[in-house]
Amino acid sequence: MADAPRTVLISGCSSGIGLELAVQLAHDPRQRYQVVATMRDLGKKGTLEAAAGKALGQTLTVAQLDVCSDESVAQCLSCIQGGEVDVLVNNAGVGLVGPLEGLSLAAMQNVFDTNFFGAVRLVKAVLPGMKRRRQGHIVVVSSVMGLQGVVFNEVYAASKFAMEGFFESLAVQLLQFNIFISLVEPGPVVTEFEGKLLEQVSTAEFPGTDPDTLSYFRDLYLPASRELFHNVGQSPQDVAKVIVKVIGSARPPLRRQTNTRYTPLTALKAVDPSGSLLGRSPGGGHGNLLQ
Ligand SMILES: NC(=O)C1=CN([C@@H]2O[C@H](COP(=O)(O)OP(=O)(O)OC[C@H]3O[C@@H](n4cnc5c(N)ncnc54)[C@H](OP(=O)(O)O)[C@@H]3O)[C@@H](O)[C@H]2O)C=CC1
Ligand SMILES: CC1=C(/C=C/C(C)=C/C=C/C(C)=C/C=O)C(C)(C)CCC1
Repeated sequence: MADAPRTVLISGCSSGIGLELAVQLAHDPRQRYQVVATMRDLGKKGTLEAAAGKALGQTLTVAQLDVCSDESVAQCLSCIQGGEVDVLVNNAGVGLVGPLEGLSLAAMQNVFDTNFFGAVRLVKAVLPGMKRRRQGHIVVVSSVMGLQGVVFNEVYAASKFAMEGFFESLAVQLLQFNIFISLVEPGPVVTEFEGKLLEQVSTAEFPGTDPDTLSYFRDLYLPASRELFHNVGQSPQDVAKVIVKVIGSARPPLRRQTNTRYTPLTALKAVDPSGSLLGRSPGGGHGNLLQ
C-alpha cells in the first residue's frame, strides 16, 4: 500500500520559486504530497490557482501566511489537519540592494524580519510536532549569497548567512529525531525578485551617498548584475525541480546548490583567502569591480 501523502507547507507562493515548487509537488505523478501553498496577500492567488489547474482543491490548497506575523502563522497552522506539517519549505524572501549609506535601518530590519526571523518563526511553530512524530524535513531556500558576499548586497547576504548558520547548527540536534534540514542555494533566478529590486533602485535616491560610490553602483554593479542574470540566470521551474528532488530524497542533503555555472564564485572563499579575486567580474566585461 502507498504511504499517506506528506503535508508540505510552503511560504511565499504568490510568484517565483515558491509558486513553481507548489505546482510541481501538487502534480507529482505518485501523488506523494498534499501541498499547502501560502502567501501573505491572497489577492495574488490567481496565478497560482491557474497554474495548479486540476490539482487545486485536490493535492493543493492555498492559505494566507505572513511569515512576519505570529498570529498569521498560528492561524495558518490551525487550518492544517492536526496542525501536522511533514515538510516545511521556508521560501518567502525579499532582497535589498544599494549603497549602505543610502539604505534605511528600517529597510534592513525588514530583510532580516522576513528572510531570517520569518523562517525561524515557522520552524518554532512546526518543530514540536515534528519531534513528537519523530519525522520531518525543513527545506530552506537560502542563496549562493548565503555562502559568498556580493558587493552592494551586504544586508541581503547577511540575512542568508544568518540562515545558513542557524540551520546548519540546528541540523545536528535534529538528526536523533529523524528530522532533516536542507539548505538549497540558488544562484541568480529569473523571477519577480530581480524586477522588484530594479524598481526599488530606479526610484531610490540613496541620500548621503558620495558620487564615487553611486557611480560604482549605477555604472558598474547594475550592468554587471544584469549581465549575470541574463547569462547564468536559471528559471524558477529548474530551481523547483531541484527542490522536488531534495524533498523526494530518502537521505536529504544538508546543502544543495542549483546552478553549476555559479558554483566557482562560491568556492572563492576556500581558494582565495586574500580576497583579491573577489572583485573580478565574470567574463571580464566590467574589469575588476573592486579596484
Ligand atoms: N531570484 C533570485 O535570484 C534568487 C532568489 N532566492 C531566494 O528565493 C526565494 C524566493 O524568491 P523568488 O521566487 O526569486 O522571488 P519572488 O519575489 O518571486 O518571490 C518571493 C515570495 O516571497 C513572498 N514574501 C515576501 N515577504 C513575505 C512575507 N512577509 N510573508 C510571506 N511571504 C512573503 C513574496 O510575496 P509578495 O508577492 O506578497 O511580495 C513572494 O511570494 C527567496 O527566499 C529569495 O531570497 C535565492 C537565490 C536567488
Ligand atoms: C558575484 C559577482 C557579481 C554579482 C553577482 C550577483 C548579482 C549575484 C546575484 C545572486 C542572487 C540574486 C542571489 C539571490 O539570492 C558581479 C557584481 C556581477 C560581478 C562580481 C562578482
